[in-house]
Amino acid sequence: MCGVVGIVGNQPVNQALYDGLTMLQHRGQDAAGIMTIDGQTLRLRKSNGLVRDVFHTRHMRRLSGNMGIGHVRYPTAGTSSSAEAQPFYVNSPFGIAMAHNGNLTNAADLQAALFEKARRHINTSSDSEILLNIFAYELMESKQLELSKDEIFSAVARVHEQVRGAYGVVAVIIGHGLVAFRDPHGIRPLALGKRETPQGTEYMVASESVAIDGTGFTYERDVEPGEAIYISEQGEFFNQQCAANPVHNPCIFEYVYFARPDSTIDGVSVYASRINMGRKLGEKIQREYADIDIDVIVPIPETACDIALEMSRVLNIPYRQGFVKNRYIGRTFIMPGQTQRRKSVRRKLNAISAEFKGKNVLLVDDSIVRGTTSEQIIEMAREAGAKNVYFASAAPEIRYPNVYGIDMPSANELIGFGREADEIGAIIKADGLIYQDLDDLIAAVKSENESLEKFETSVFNGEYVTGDINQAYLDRLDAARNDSARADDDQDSTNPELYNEGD
Ligand SMILES: O=P(O)(O)OC[C@H]1O[C@H](OP(=O)(O)OP(=O)(O)O)[C@H](O)[C@@H]1O
Ligand SMILES: NC(=O)CC[C@H](N)C(=O)O
Ligand SMILES: [Mg+2]
Repeated sequence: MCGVVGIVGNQPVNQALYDGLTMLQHRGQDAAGIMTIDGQTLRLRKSNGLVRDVFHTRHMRRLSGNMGIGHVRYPTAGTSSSAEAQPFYVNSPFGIAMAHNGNLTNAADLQAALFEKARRHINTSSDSEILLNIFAYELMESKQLELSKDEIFSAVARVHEQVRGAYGVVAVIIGHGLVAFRDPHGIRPLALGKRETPQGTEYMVASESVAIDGTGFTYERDVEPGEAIYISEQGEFFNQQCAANPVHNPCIFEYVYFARPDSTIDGVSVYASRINMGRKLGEKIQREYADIDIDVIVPIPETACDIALEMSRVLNIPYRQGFVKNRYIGRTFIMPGQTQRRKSVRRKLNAISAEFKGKNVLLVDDSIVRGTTSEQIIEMAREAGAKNVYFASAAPEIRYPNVYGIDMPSANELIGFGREADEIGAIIKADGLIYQDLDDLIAAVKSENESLEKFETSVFNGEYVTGDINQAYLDRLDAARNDSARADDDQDSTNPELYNEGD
């Protein structure tokens, strides 16, 4: 899951873009980039690493201009090479830069078509570079020296017609302004904010509302599925629905794990939805597992803390922070390889023995994906002296790959693939394993915004909302992106970067 941010201001935007990216760091830890427009010049700095490591004072000074976009990356296509960090840039027409959160499901067909009809070369294996070139090709259709908002909107409409998958996008066009759009299913989030200044209104678009709050902008609303927004360099605001049949199917995993609790996505407070998940799961345990004797409820920091606290209230069992999180280790699930993920769990979390010794403990996590965290955490709880260790997950069994921007490409790497809860419990060596039901998870989110009719829930039930995913596609994805295929890829993925404000 990546994070994107875009600002059209009436003062330099480099610091606000940087600050916005730090608020979105939880969405991507692999690479970061900022591109600004200063008059007729595009300025770019992108590299692998966290936001604080990629941008030094000398880079920030060079990122001049009152309009720009930024990106934090968690790769779901291509390699981890810094050449695939974003934003991407293409010089024709006008000079366009783009940052993308999501994943295209027909990238190979689009790439072939681009070459065939436009002789456009794609230099990396990133689907986002393809998306940029499709947009650029469609803008090329306008033969005028200056683009009108209608031409921009009809280019986005043609992008929607060709592209399948999930995309939350921000782009800047030199001499024009900032364009933002969201896929016609609204799978990935995109929020809009503004800020009034004596010189006029400034606008910001970001993957999550938290980036808007944290930079002094005011959250206005979410970009609608299929909608495009265009803000000219002069600060004029335009919007239009560009999809023929938009529907709203936000990714439910944003609420379970990805988003920050202080964000609001599509009218749902992520925090409130997690509290509801805790309540539903607590009620399930009350109903179906009343015979289990639990002395203490312990969350797996960090995402599960709000969920476990509510379970403690429902079950009337003490909540204790039995694991201390090392704040200098990032999120383990979005690390690139299984070896790194495994090693990081023990470096990240350490048990406080007093909370475990001689007790029956219920450990709570938001989700179990590969089982990397749960298996090691249960072992640590036992080492710390726990009598019985039960485990509860606020998300149901994850059994199917994700194709929309979460890096779960291989069913075989998912501990829930082809297994029932008791088999999974045996692998992670839990004395009992309780999963949330999918209906309860959906209700936990939907009850915060009843107008959301359907969610993107494919990792739980194998139903892919874009309707273009079959077993052959999943097999190809698995072969290209499972952990061992990727390890080979990344070895020879170094590629000198183009147009980059380097070290
Ligand atoms: O079954 P797994 O493959 O281990 O994946 C699931 C775990 O990974 C995530 O935590 P992460 O450390 O990424 O971030 P957090 O601190 O936000 O909980 C998630 O919250 C689970 O704890
Ligand atoms: N997680 C994402 O949104 C990834 C965006 C894009 N597919 C990439 O791999 O760079
Ligand atoms: Mg976690």
